[in-house]
Amino acid sequence: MTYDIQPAGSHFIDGAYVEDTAGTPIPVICPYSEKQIATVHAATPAIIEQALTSARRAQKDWAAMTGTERGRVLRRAADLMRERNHALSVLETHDTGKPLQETLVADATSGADALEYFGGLAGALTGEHIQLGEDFVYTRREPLGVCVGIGAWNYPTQIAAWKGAPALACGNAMIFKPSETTPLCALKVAEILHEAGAPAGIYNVVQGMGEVGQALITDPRVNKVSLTGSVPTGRKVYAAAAEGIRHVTMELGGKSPLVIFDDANLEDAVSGAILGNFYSSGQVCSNGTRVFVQRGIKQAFLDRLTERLKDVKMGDPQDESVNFGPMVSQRQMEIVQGFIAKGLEEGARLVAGGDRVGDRGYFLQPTVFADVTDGMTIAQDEIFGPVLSVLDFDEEDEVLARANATDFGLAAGVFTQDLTRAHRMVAGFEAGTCYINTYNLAPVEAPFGGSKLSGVGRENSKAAIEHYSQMKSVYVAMGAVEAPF
Ligand SMILES: NC(=O)C1=CN([C@@H]2O[C@H](COP(=O)(O)OP(=O)(O)OC[C@H]3O[C@@H](n4cnc5c(N)ncnc54)[C@H](O)[C@@H]3O)[C@@H](O)[C@H]2O)C=CC1
Repeated sequence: MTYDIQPAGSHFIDGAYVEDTAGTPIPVICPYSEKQIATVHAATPAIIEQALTSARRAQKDWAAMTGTERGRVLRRAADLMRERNHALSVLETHDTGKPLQETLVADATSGADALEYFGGLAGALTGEHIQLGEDFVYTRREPLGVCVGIGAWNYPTQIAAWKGAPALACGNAMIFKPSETTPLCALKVAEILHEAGAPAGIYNVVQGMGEVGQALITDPRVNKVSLTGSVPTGRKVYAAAAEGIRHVTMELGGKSPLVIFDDANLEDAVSGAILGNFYSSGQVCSNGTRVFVQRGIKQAFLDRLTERLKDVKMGDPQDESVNFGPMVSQRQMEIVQGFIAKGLEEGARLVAGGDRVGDRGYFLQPTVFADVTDGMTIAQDEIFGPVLSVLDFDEEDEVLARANATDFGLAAGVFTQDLTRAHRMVAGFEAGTCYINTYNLAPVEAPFGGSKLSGVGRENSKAAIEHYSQMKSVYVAMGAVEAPF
C-alpha cells in the first residue's frame, strides 16, 4: 500500500478525519524538493473543543475495559503498523527528509515496538495489598484521564506512538498535537489505532502551532501533558501545566558528552561518534555532540572519522541507498549554518564539511570541528544538526567534570576497554541515559529521559506507567472504629 501525501482531513477526531479550513493554513514542505506537498490547517477553537469533548467522553469506557482488552487493541495496532511500515516510512521521509534507509528501521518500527510492549503490559497493571494487622490497604492503579501529547519534528511517527501507547495502556485518552513542521504521520497512527479497535475519541490528533498546544494544556479537562521539544518550549509548557497542577513529562534538548579514552576500540568509537552526530542529519535530541577524545588518539580518531565520511551518500532520501538526508526545513538549516559560522569565528578548526550542498534541498555537509574548547558556543548550545565538535582531554577526573559542566543532562557515552573505568564514568555522568561502547540506541524496554534542563519523567519501559497512572489508596477497617469521644 501507499499513502496519499495530502491527508483526507487535517485532524483525526472521534474516529474520523475532520477539516476546518477556517484554521491557519500550514504548508507541508518536502525538505528534498523544497516543494509544498500538502496543506493542513491549524485547529480552530471549534476543533479543539471537539477533540476535548470526544476524548473526555471516550476515556471513561476505555478505562472500564480490562487491561487485557486494551492491550489487545494496542498489539493489533502494532501488527498493522509493521504491515504498513513501508508506506509509513515513505510518508515520514516526505515529511522529515530523513533517508528511507533510516525511516524503514527506526520510526514506525519503534512506534510498533511501543504499542506491542505497552499492549503486553496493559493486562499486568495492578495495585497492591498492604496488610496492617487485621485491617488492610489496597491500592488501585487508575488512569489520569485526558492526556495531551505534543511532538517535535524529528521522529513524528515514533513520538506519536511512544506517547500514545503507555497513555492508552493505562486507560487514558490522548490528544496528540504533532509539530507543525511534520504534521502527516501522527494522523496515520490515529487511523491505525482506530482500525485496530480503539474506540472513537481515544486517540485524537489536532494540528497547529504553539497556540493550539497552549489551548489544550490550559483546558481544565486535561490531566496531563507530555512534551517532546526544546528547553524554551518546555519552560512554557511546564509553567502552563503548573497552573492546573497537571502531571507532566518533559523530553527536552541536550548537549551530550561522548568520551573516548585512548584504549577504546577506535573503529567502534568512530562508529559511535557517527551514530551520535550524523544519524538523521544530526537532528536527534540525545546526540553526543561534545566528543571528548583523549589526546593520545586524537589524530588517529580524526583521520579515521574523515575517512569514513567519504561514504556519506546524499541525494533523494526516498532512494534507499542514500544515507544522509537534508535538514528538516530551511529554518533549521539556517540555524545550523549560523552555528557553523560561530564555530569558525570563535577559532575552532574545521576538519570536514561546513557548507551547504547544492542549491536544492536543505542539505548540509557532515561537519567536524577539532580543537574546540569548553567555552565556545558550539560546545555549549544545542545545534540540532550535523556538527560534531572534538574536544581534547588528558585525565578521567578532568573529563568527567567537563562532561558534566552543562545545564543539559539527556545522555552521555563512554568508549573504553577498561570495564571499571566505564562503570565509574557512567556513575558520575549527570544524564538520564548512558552508553558504554555504543551510542544512541533507544529500545522501548529501557527508560528514556533527561536530568537537569533536559527534562522530567521517563518515556518507555515500566517507568512510563508511573507517568500515565496514579495510585488510589483504600483503607479497609475490619473492626470497630475507635474515636476520642
Ligand atoms: N528529549 C527528547 O526525547 C527529544 C527532544 N527533542 C528536542 O526538541 C527540539 C526540536 O524540536 P522542535 O519541534 O523544534 O521543538 P519546539 O520546542 O520548537 O516545538 C516542540 C513542540 O511544541 C509545540 N509548542 C511550541 N510552543 C508551544 C507552547 N507555547 N505551548 C505548547 N506547545 C508549544 C510546537 O508546536 C511543537 O509541536 C530540540 O531541542 C530537541 O532536543 C527532540 C526529540 C526528542
